[in-house]
Amino acid sequence: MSERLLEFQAVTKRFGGVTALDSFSMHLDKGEILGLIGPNGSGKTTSFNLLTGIYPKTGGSIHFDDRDISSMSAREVYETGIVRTFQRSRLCLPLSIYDNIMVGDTSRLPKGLWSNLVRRRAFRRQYEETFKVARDLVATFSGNLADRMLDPVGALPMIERRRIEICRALISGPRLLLLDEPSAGMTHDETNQLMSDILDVRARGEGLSIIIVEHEMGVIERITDRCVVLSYGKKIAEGTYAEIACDKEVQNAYLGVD
Ligand SMILES: Nc1ncnc2c1ncn2[C@@H]1O[C@H](COP(=O)(O)OP(=O)(O)OP(=O)(O)O)[C@@H](O)[C@H]1O
Repeated sequence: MSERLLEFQAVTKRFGGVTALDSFSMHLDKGEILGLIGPNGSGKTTSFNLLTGIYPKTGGSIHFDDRDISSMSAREVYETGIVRTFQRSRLCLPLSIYDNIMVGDTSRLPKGLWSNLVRRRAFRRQYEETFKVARDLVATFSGNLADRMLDPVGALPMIERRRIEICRALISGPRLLLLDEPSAGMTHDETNQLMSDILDVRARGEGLSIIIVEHEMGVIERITDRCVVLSYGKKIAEGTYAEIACDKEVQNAYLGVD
Protein backbone atom coordinates (compact mmCIF):
# COMPACT_ATOMS: atom_id res chain seq x y z
CA MET A 1 0.00 0.00 0.00
CA SER A 2 1.26 3.53 -0.80
CA GLU A 3 2.42 5.74 2.05
CA ARG A 4 1.29 9.33 2.36
CA LEU A 5 4.10 11.93 2.26
CA LEU A 6 2.34 15.27 1.87
CA GLU A 7 -1.16 16.49 2.59
CA PHE A 8 -2.78 19.88 1.90
CA GLN A 9 -6.01 20.26 3.87
CA ALA A 10 -8.34 23.09 2.80
CA VAL A 11 -5.41 25.43 2.16
CA THR A 12 -6.44 29.00 1.38
CA LYS A 13 -4.29 32.01 0.40
CA ARG A 14 -5.62 35.51 -0.15
CA PHE A 15 -3.60 38.46 -1.42
CA GLY A 16 -5.88 41.36 -0.49
CA GLY A 17 -9.00 40.82 -2.60
CA VAL A 18 -7.44 38.03 -4.73
CA THR A 19 -8.04 34.47 -3.59
CA ALA A 20 -5.03 32.67 -5.08
CA LEU A 21 -5.91 29.33 -3.44
CA ASP A 22 -9.39 28.48 -2.27
CA SER A 23 -9.73 25.63 0.25
CA PHE A 24 -7.31 23.48 -1.76
CA SER A 25 -6.84 19.86 -0.64
CA MET A 26 -4.45 17.38 -2.23
CA HIS A 27 -1.99 14.67 -1.30
CA LEU A 28 1.23 13.09 -2.52
CA ASP A 29 2.43 9.56 -1.80
CA LYS A 30 6.02 8.53 -1.19
CA GLY A 31 7.89 7.97 -4.48
CA GLU A 32 5.12 9.53 -6.56
CA ILE A 33 5.49 12.12 -9.36
CA LEU A 34 2.52 14.48 -9.25
CA GLY A 35 1.71 17.02 -11.98
CA LEU A 36 0.18 20.26 -10.71
CA ILE A 37 -1.42 21.89 -13.73
CA GLY A 38 -3.87 24.65 -14.64
CA PRO A 39 -4.18 27.95 -16.52
CA ASN A 40 -2.01 31.01 -15.75
CA GLY A 41 -2.86 32.49 -12.38
CA SER A 42 -4.64 29.36 -11.10
CA GLY A 43 -2.49 29.08 -7.95
CA LYS A 44 0.26 26.58 -8.83
CA THR A 45 3.27 28.69 -7.82
CA THR A 46 1.36 29.96 -4.79
CA SER A 47 1.01 26.31 -3.67
CA PHE A 48 4.81 25.95 -3.88
CA ASN A 49 5.32 29.24 -2.03
CA LEU A 50 3.01 28.16 0.81
CA LEU A 51 4.56 24.71 0.99
CA THR A 52 8.10 26.08 1.19
CA GLY A 53 7.31 28.69 3.85
CA ILE A 54 7.75 31.71 1.55
CA TYR A 55 4.22 33.01 2.26
CA PRO A 56 2.06 32.44 5.34
CA LYS A 57 -1.24 30.79 4.43
CA THR A 58 -4.62 32.36 5.18
CA GLY A 59 -6.25 29.08 6.26
CA GLY A 60 -5.96 25.29 6.24
CA SER A 61 -2.99 23.06 7.05
CA ILE A 62 -0.04 21.34 5.37
CA HIS A 63 1.41 18.08 6.73
CA PHE A 64 4.67 16.52 5.57
CA ASP A 65 5.47 13.03 6.78
CA ASP A 66 2.89 13.42 9.58
CA ARG A 67 4.38 16.73 10.78
CA ASP A 68 2.40 19.95 10.64
CA ILE A 69 4.68 22.24 8.60
CA SER A 70 2.02 24.94 8.05
CA SER A 71 3.78 27.61 10.13
CA MET A 72 7.41 26.70 9.49
CA SER A 73 9.94 29.17 8.08
CA ALA A 74 11.53 28.50 4.68
CA ARG A 75 14.69 27.28 6.46
CA GLU A 76 12.75 24.85 8.67
CA VAL A 77 10.83 23.48 5.67
CA TYR A 78 14.12 22.93 3.82
CA GLU A 79 15.44 21.02 6.84
CA THR A 80 12.46 18.64 6.70
CA GLY A 81 13.69 17.58 3.21
CA ILE A 82 11.64 19.74 0.80
CA VAL A 83 13.51 21.61 -1.96
CA ARG A 84 12.48 23.46 -5.09
CA THR A 85 13.54 24.98 -8.37
CA PHE A 86 12.12 28.25 -9.70
CA GLN A 87 10.32 29.26 -12.90
CA ARG A 88 13.02 31.82 -13.67
CA SER A 89 16.65 30.82 -13.33
CA ARG A 90 18.11 31.78 -9.95
CA LEU A 91 21.73 30.90 -10.66
CA CYS A 92 24.57 33.29 -9.93
CA LEU A 93 26.04 33.50 -13.43
CA PRO A 94 29.61 34.65 -12.64
CA LEU A 95 30.07 31.86 -10.07
CA SER A 96 31.21 28.34 -10.93
CA ILE A 97 29.03 25.23 -11.27
CA TYR A 98 30.48 23.99 -7.96
CA ASP A 99 29.72 27.25 -6.11
CA ASN A 100 26.16 27.41 -7.45
CA ILE A 101 25.46 23.84 -6.40
CA MET A 102 26.91 24.21 -2.92
CA VAL A 103 24.55 27.13 -2.24
CA GLY A 104 21.97 24.32 -1.98
CA ASP A 105 23.70 22.67 0.97
CA THR A 106 25.68 25.11 3.08
CA SER A 107 25.61 22.65 6.00
CA ARG A 108 28.34 20.64 4.25
CA LEU A 109 30.69 23.66 4.04
CA PRO A 110 33.12 24.82 6.74
CA LYS A 111 31.72 27.95 8.38
CA GLY A 112 33.24 30.76 10.42
CA LEU A 113 35.99 33.23 9.61
CA TRP A 114 38.35 31.77 12.20
CA SER A 115 38.19 28.18 10.97
CA ASN A 116 38.49 29.27 7.34
CA LEU A 117 41.54 31.45 8.07
CA VAL A 118 43.38 29.17 10.44
CA ARG A 119 42.30 25.59 9.75
CA ARG A 120 43.57 25.65 6.18
CA ARG A 121 44.20 21.91 5.93
CA ALA A 122 40.74 20.99 7.27
CA PHE A 123 39.24 23.57 4.92
CA ARG A 124 41.06 22.05 1.96
CA ARG A 125 39.90 18.54 2.93
CA GLN A 126 36.28 19.63 3.26
CA TYR A 127 36.48 21.46 -0.05
CA GLU A 128 37.78 18.31 -1.76
CA GLU A 129 35.08 16.17 -0.17
CA THR A 130 32.23 18.51 -1.13
CA PHE A 131 33.71 18.92 -4.61
CA LYS A 132 33.57 15.16 -5.12
CA VAL A 133 29.98 14.89 -3.85
CA ALA A 134 28.86 17.75 -6.14
CA ARG A 135 30.83 16.37 -9.10
CA ASP A 136 29.34 12.87 -8.70
CA LEU A 137 25.84 14.35 -8.62
CA VAL A 138 26.49 16.45 -11.75
CA ALA A 139 27.98 13.40 -13.50
CA THR A 140 24.65 11.60 -13.13
CA PHE A 141 23.17 14.33 -15.37
CA SER A 142 26.09 15.01 -17.70
CA GLY A 143 29.68 13.77 -17.86
CA ASN A 144 30.67 16.81 -19.89
CA LEU A 145 29.32 19.16 -17.23
CA ALA A 146 31.11 17.23 -14.49
CA ASP A 147 34.42 18.01 -16.23
CA ARG A 148 33.70 21.76 -16.04
CA MET A 149 32.88 22.16 -12.35
CA LEU A 150 34.94 25.37 -12.01
CA ASP A 151 33.58 27.05 -15.15
CA PRO A 152 31.24 30.03 -14.65
CA VAL A 153 27.58 29.07 -15.09
CA GLY A 154 26.98 32.10 -17.36
CA ALA A 155 28.96 30.37 -20.15
CA LEU A 156 26.55 27.41 -20.31
CA PRO A 157 23.42 26.83 -22.46
CA MET A 158 19.96 26.77 -20.87
CA ILE A 159 19.64 22.97 -20.53
CA GLU A 160 22.92 22.80 -18.60
CA ARG A 161 21.78 25.65 -16.33
CA ARG A 162 18.54 23.78 -15.60
CA ARG A 163 20.55 20.67 -14.76
CA ILE A 164 22.67 22.69 -12.36
CA GLU A 165 19.55 24.14 -10.71
CA ILE A 166 18.20 20.62 -10.23
CA CYS A 167 21.56 19.47 -8.84
CA ARG A 168 21.53 22.43 -6.43
CA ALA A 169 18.12 21.27 -5.21
CA LEU A 170 19.27 17.63 -4.95
CA ILE A 171 22.64 18.19 -3.25
CA SER A 172 21.06 18.18 0.23
CA GLY A 173 19.50 14.72 -0.36
CA PRO A 174 15.83 15.85 -0.18
CA ARG A 175 12.73 13.66 0.03
CA LEU A 176 10.49 15.99 -1.97
CA LEU A 177 11.56 17.94 -5.06
CA LEU A 178 9.32 20.73 -6.38
CA LEU A 179 9.93 21.63 -10.03
CA ASP A 180 8.37 24.89 -11.23
CA GLU A 181 8.13 24.80 -15.05
CA PRO A 182 11.45 23.05 -15.72
CA SER A 183 10.89 23.23 -19.50
CA ALA A 184 10.69 27.07 -19.57
CA GLY A 185 13.11 28.54 -22.12
CA MET A 186 14.16 25.15 -23.54
CA THR A 187 13.58 23.42 -26.87
CA HIS A 188 11.38 20.33 -27.17
CA ASP A 189 14.42 18.03 -27.44
CA GLU A 190 16.16 19.66 -24.47
CA THR A 191 13.00 19.28 -22.41
CA ASN A 192 12.76 15.58 -23.29
CA GLN A 193 16.38 15.07 -22.35
CA LEU A 194 15.87 16.83 -19.01
CA MET A 195 12.80 14.71 -18.27
CA SER A 196 14.82 11.54 -18.92
CA ASP A 197 17.39 12.84 -16.43
CA ILE A 198 14.64 13.46 -13.86
CA LEU A 199 13.19 9.97 -14.33
CA ASP A 200 16.71 8.53 -13.91
CA VAL A 201 17.16 10.46 -10.68
CA ARG A 202 13.88 9.15 -9.35
CA ALA A 203 14.75 5.60 -10.38
CA ARG A 204 18.08 5.81 -8.54
CA GLY A 205 17.00 7.80 -5.49
CA GLU A 206 15.66 6.30 -2.30
CA GLY A 207 12.00 7.16 -2.60
CA LEU A 208 12.38 10.70 -3.98
CA SER A 209 8.94 12.22 -4.59
CA ILE A 210 8.36 15.02 -7.10
CA ILE A 211 5.69 17.64 -7.75
CA ILE A 212 6.03 19.27 -11.15
CA VAL A 213 4.28 22.44 -12.35
CA GLU A 214 4.40 22.42 -16.13
CA HIS A 215 2.46 23.80 -19.12
CA GLU A 216 3.94 21.31 -21.64
CA MET A 217 1.36 18.54 -21.57
CA GLY A 218 3.72 16.10 -23.33
CA VAL A 219 5.98 16.36 -20.28
CA ILE A 220 3.10 15.86 -17.85
CA GLU A 221 1.82 12.83 -19.78
CA ARG A 222 5.26 11.28 -19.94
CA ILE A 223 6.53 11.62 -16.41
CA THR A 224 3.63 11.92 -13.95
CA ASP A 225 1.88 9.14 -12.04
CA ARG A 226 -1.06 11.41 -11.21
CA CYS A 227 -2.24 14.98 -11.82
CA VAL A 228 -4.13 17.64 -9.87
CA VAL A 229 -5.78 20.41 -11.90
CA LEU A 230 -6.34 23.92 -10.52
CA SER A 231 -8.54 26.67 -11.93
CA TYR A 232 -9.02 30.02 -10.18
CA GLY A 233 -7.43 28.59 -7.02
CA LYS A 234 -9.79 25.59 -6.80
CA LYS A 235 -9.10 21.95 -7.55
CA ILE A 236 -11.28 20.93 -10.49
CA ALA A 237 -9.93 17.45 -11.23
CA GLU A 238 -7.53 14.76 -10.07
CA GLY A 239 -6.36 11.48 -11.61
CA THR A 240 -3.93 10.01 -14.12
CA TYR A 241 -3.10 12.17 -17.15
CA ALA A 242 -5.37 9.98 -19.30
CA GLU A 243 -8.24 10.55 -16.85
CA ILE A 244 -7.92 14.31 -16.49
CA ALA A 245 -7.29 14.80 -20.24
CA CYS A 246 -10.81 13.58 -21.05
CA ASP A 247 -12.48 15.48 -18.18
CA LYS A 248 -14.88 18.06 -19.69
CA GLU A 249 -14.21 20.70 -17.03
CA VAL A 250 -10.43 20.38 -17.51
CA GLN A 251 -10.82 20.63 -21.28
CA ASN A 252 -12.92 23.79 -20.93
CA ALA A 253 -10.72 25.45 -18.31
CA TYR A 254 -7.29 24.49 -19.60
CA LEU A 255 -6.63 21.94 -22.31
CA GLY A 256 -9.08 23.25 -24.88
CA VAL A 257 -11.20 21.06 -27.14
CA ASP A 258 -10.29 20.27 -30.75
N1 LIG B 1 2.72 38.06 -4.15
C1 LIG B 1 1.51 38.21 -4.70
N2 LIG B 1 0.78 39.34 -4.49
C2 LIG B 1 -0.45 39.49 -5.02
N3 LIG B 1 -1.05 38.57 -5.80
C3 LIG B 1 -0.37 37.44 -6.07
C4 LIG B 1 0.94 37.20 -5.53
N4 LIG B 1 1.36 35.98 -5.95
C5 LIG B 1 0.37 35.48 -6.71
N5 LIG B 1 -0.66 36.36 -6.79
C6 LIG B 1 -1.93 36.16 -7.51
O1 LIG B 1 -2.42 34.90 -7.13
C7 LIG B 1 -3.00 34.24 -8.26
C8 LIG B 1 -2.32 32.90 -8.47
O2 LIG B 1 -0.98 33.16 -8.92
P1 LIG B 1 0.09 32.00 -9.16
O3 LIG B 1 1.37 32.66 -9.49
O4 LIG B 1 0.07 31.06 -8.02
O5 LIG B 1 -0.51 31.28 -10.44
P2 LIG B 1 0.14 30.15 -11.36
O6 LIG B 1 -0.91 29.11 -11.53
O7 LIG B 1 1.44 29.73 -10.81
O8 LIG B 1 0.34 30.93 -12.74
P3 LIG B 1 1.45 30.76 -13.91
O9 LIG B 1 1.09 29.52 -14.65
O10 LIG B 1 1.26 31.98 -14.74
O11 LIG B 1 2.80 30.70 -13.25
C9 LIG B 1 -2.87 35.19 -9.44
O12 LIG B 1 -4.08 35.93 -9.55
C10 LIG B 1 -1.72 36.09 -9.02
O13 LIG B 1 -1.83 37.37 -9.62
